Amino acid sequence: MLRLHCYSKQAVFDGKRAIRGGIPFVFPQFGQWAFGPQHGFARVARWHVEKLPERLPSGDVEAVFSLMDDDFTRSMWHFQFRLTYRLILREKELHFNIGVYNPSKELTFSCQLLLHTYFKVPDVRRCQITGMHGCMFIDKTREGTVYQETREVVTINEWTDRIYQNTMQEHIITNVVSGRKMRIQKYNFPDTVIWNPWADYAKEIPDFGDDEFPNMVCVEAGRVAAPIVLLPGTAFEASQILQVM
Ligand SMILES: O=P(O)(O)OC[C@H]1O[C@H](O)[C@H](O)[C@@H](O)[C@@H]1O
Repeated sequence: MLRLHCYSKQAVFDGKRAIRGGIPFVFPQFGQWAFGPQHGFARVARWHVEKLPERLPSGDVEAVFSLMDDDFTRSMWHFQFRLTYRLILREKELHFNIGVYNPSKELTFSCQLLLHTYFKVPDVRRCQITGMHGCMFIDKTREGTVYQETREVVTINEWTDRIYQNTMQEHIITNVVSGRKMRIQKYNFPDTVIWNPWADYAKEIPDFGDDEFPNMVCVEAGRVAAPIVLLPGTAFEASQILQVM
């Protein structure tokens, strides 16, 4: 089995803070948040297992998780909500189906949602990422200045922290595990964040090794530039498929 995802050697699995690696689930806030931790509470909350991993007749393995408002979430965000997260594992694919539901009878909420996927790569300088050509992006390394991407493929040779907007439904990343390609397909996720802390910023992240930045890249599908607005009784659905090519 190929290990696609990257976990820092210094990742802390204490159940108190987000794990540095894997696919942190960003909700209801992307980035800094006045009311709670950066990237919201879903990546530090305890999810409920709706369905333990089970092999389906097709051979796929399915598991379902959920998260609802409770005292912990309401201490930061007073809205009622229900998230469902269905994962399906196939031989070379991983499917992520997400639903956000607003069960309230009166209150509308707005939120951001993003899958903060860490890919393990032999050398980030050799990765090319498609699907951003012509897109506008917010460059968080340059005080949020907005630029347009002119390159057919994005390469990474420095500290990179960009929110690309209205990206293509598909991204291909080259030179991932064992030099293979990875396809990301996304539905209802208009934005793609690309992140690598590079050498200087890596030193400032306590749960990330100083020498680990060449071996990771985050390519994060989400809805962050324009928040999701959910009226009472309505739902939002989005999904992502990761496929080893
Ligand atoms: O350190 P974390 O809270 O996990 O955030 C890691 C990174 O996540 C995203 O990619 C953001 O765009 C970055 O600004 C942030 O540094």
